[in-house]
Amino acid sequence: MYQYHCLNPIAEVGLDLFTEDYQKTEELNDAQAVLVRSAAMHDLELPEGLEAIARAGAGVNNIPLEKCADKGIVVFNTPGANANGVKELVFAGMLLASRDIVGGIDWVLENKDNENVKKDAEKAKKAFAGNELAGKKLGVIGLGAIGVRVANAATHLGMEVYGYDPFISVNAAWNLSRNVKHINSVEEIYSACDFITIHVPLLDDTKKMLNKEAFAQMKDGVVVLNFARDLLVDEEAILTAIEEGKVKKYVTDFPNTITAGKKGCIVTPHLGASTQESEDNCAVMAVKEIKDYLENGNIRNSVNFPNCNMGACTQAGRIAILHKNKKGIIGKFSNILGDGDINITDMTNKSRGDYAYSLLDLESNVTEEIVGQLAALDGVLKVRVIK
Ligand SMILES: NC(=O)C1=CN([C@@H]2O[C@H](COP(=O)(O)OP(=O)(O)OC[C@H]3O[C@@H](n4cnc5c(N)ncnc54)[C@H](O)[C@@H]3O)[C@@H](O)[C@H]2O)C=CC1
Ligand SMILES: O=C(O)CCC(=O)C(=O)O
Repeated sequence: MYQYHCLNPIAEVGLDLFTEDYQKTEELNDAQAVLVRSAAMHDLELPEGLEAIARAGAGVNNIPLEKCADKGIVVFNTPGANANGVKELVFAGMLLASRDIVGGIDWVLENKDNENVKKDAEKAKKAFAGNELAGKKLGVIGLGAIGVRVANAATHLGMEVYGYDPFISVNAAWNLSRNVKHINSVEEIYSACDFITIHVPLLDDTKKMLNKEAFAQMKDGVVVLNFARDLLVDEEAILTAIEEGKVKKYVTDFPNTITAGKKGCIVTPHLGASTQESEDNCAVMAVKEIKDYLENGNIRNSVNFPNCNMGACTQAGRIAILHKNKKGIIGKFSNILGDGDINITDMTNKSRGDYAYSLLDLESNVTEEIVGQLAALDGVLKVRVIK
């Protein structure tokens, strides 16, 4: 019986995929698997028995990836599963920044008891007039699951779209409309675009990527949209840029004490992925990833270990070894198993940076003694007996 713990509410349609071999626990300490959305995990004590964490979403900056890897805990995310939800909200953000929709709605609310509301609205509306998106230049920084969808959809609204991503994946490049202009230098986006939207992960080298120097290169009256993470933008600097008239609006999905209620800031409470569809997609993908890992040892969409797929085990035994990416270590596994009179019938070894994963199908079952010998090897982080 496996136990799983949810650090945030996870859609039932996903949790329903857990069979009778799984039980939900309210105690993190009892869990072999954790499902999480945005809960901060950096300061959590991770239980010894924890095997896997699935982030039902894209961003994993709330999870200590290296600490998990060192403990042999595989962390997954659900790439693309909430991308459409975010894409749609980005367009809402562009429209809110271009037209005073909120001001107009507020006016109607203030005039709800005015019997001349119908007639007065025709006079009042000029205060809420705005601009159209068609014909404007949109710069998309980061052409992953969300950025590609935003870029492609914007071309259908008649926008001229510039895309920048020095690390674009082959898959994303295939999906990108050929009407999107591929830009090699982000400075060209800064200087050319009326709207700039950022869709990159929060990493050490993307932190405060949009800063004073970047704003200085932008067009006067630019709209900046941030549905990725607040720390990607130097928000003190953007408030100054708003004061100076450089930035017209800053649309962000990440409320904090810097931007909440500030002039020129349109702030939503991290709503990008808060749609039934995105929540369902993420939960289903996250649960499938956890089950395949716990039951078969297969790794799909991990962010700290390599992917590895050997299907379901048809041999007598299967073990998974999570280890450091070290010279000669695989030979040592083979020696220990050979000395224990166990034949390896199939095996996959994959590495990702400093970490590696070996999945071995065996002609007979391993003993506790052999598992102990493997686990004691220098560089081995964890040994799991799957079958
Ligand atoms: N507001 C919300 O509710 C949500 C926010 N997000 C945020 O959006 C981010 C992006 O999500 P996805 O598109 O699904 O991720 P993704 O991993 O599919 O795409 C990220 C893209 O950024 C690119 N990139 C990385 N560093 C870059 C750089 N320095 N310059 C330009 N491009 C760079 C990568 O090559 C990749 O193509 C997530 O990391 C997360 O922080 C994601 C989902 C929901
Ligand atoms: O789960 C959520 O609502 C947050 C989604 C998000 O920020 C992400 O997937 O990176």
